[in-house]
Amino acid sequence: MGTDFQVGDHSGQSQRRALLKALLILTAGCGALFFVINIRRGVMVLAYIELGAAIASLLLYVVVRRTPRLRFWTLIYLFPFLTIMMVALHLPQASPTVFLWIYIVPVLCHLLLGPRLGLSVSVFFILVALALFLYKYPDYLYRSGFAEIANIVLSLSVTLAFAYIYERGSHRSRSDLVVMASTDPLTRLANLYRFREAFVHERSRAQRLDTPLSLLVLDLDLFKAVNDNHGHRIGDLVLIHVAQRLRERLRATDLPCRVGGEEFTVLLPDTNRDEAILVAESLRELIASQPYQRGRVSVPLSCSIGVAEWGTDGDSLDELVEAADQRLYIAKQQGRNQVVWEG
Ligand SMILES: Nc1nc2c(ncn2[C@@H]2O[C@H](COP(=O)(O)OP(=O)(O)OP(=O)(O)O)[C@@H](O)[C@H]2O)c(=O)[nH]1
Repeated sequence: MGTDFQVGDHSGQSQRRALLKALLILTAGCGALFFVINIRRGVMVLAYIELGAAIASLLLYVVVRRTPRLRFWTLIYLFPFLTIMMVALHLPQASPTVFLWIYIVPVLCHLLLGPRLGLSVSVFFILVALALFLYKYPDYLYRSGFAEIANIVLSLSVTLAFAYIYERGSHRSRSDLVVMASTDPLTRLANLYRFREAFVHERSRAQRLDTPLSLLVLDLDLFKAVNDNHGHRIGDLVLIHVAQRLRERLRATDLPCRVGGEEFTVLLPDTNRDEAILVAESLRELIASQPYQRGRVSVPLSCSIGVAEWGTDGDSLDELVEAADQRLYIAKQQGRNQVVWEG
C-alpha cells in the first residue's frame, strides 16, 4: 500500500522557534541588566556569570534562528535554565516565594517541547523542586496537617494537567491541519503539495545513496464520457476506485498522488526507468482489468501513462513532470491505453 510519507509539522516548529527566540532575548536582556546591577554592588563573580549567560543566550539565538534540530537546542537551553532555577531555590538567602517560579516550568516545557517530552521534563523538574523545597522547609510537611503542602502539590498538578491537555489538543489540531493540507479530499491520496515535499526528500536521498528515482503521470482515458454517460457522482466514485487500485498495487515507499481531475502521478523511489515501465504496465493492466462496478452500473476503464526518470529526463520535479506529460500526450495520440517512456 502507498502513501506513507510524512509531511513535516511546520506550524508547530515555527511557533516553538518564535517562543524560544523570545525567551533567549529575554534571558540575554535580564543577564545584561543583572550584570550591571551586580557590578555596581561589587558582586563580581555573580555579575560575570550573568554576563556569560547573556552572551550564551545571544549565541544560542543565532543558532536557533535556522537550525532544523530545534528540539535538541531547546533542551540545551532548558536544562541549564531550569537547573539554575533549582539552584536559586536551594540558596540559603532565597525566600520561599522563589518556589512560585516553578509554576512556569510546565507551561514553558509543554509550549517548547510538545506534549510528551514536555510532560517528562516538567515532571522531572517539579519533583526535584518539591524535594528541594521540602528539604529546605521541612516544617511545611508537618504544619496544618499537610494542608499547605497538599495545596502546593494540587495546584502544581492542575497547572501540569492543563498545560499537557492544551498542548496535546493543539498538537492534534496541527496534525489534522497538515493532513488536510496535504491530502486530496476525494480520493484521500496525497495532493501536489505533499508530492512536491516527498519529491525533494526522495531526490536528496537518491543523490546521497546514488539510487534511481522515477515518476509516472497517469491519466484516465475518455473520462469525460464517464461523467456524461453516468453522471458526476459515478465519475467521483470511479476516481476513488482508481485511487484504491493504485494503493493496492504500489509499494509502501511509492507515493501515488492526485494532481487534479482524472490525472494522477506516482513517485517511485529506488526505481530505474526499466522498473518504472514494468510498474506502469502493471498499473495499466490492473485498471483495464477491473472496471468500476456498482449494482447494474459497469464502467470499463483504461489509462495512459508517461514515464520519466530522474537524472536522464531532468533534475527538478517540473522537468520530470513535463517529460512524462509529453509522453502521456504521445500515448493519447497513439490510441490511449498504453505506456510511453520515450519522446
Ligand atoms: N467526476 C469528476 N469528474 C472530474 C473531476 N475532475 C475533472 N473531471 C472531469 O474529467 C474530464 C476530463 O476530460 P478531458 O480532459 O476531456 O479528458 P478525457 O475525457 O479523459 O479524454 P482523454 O484524456 O483525451 O482520454 C472532464 O469532463 C472533467 O469535468 C472530478 O473531481 N470528478
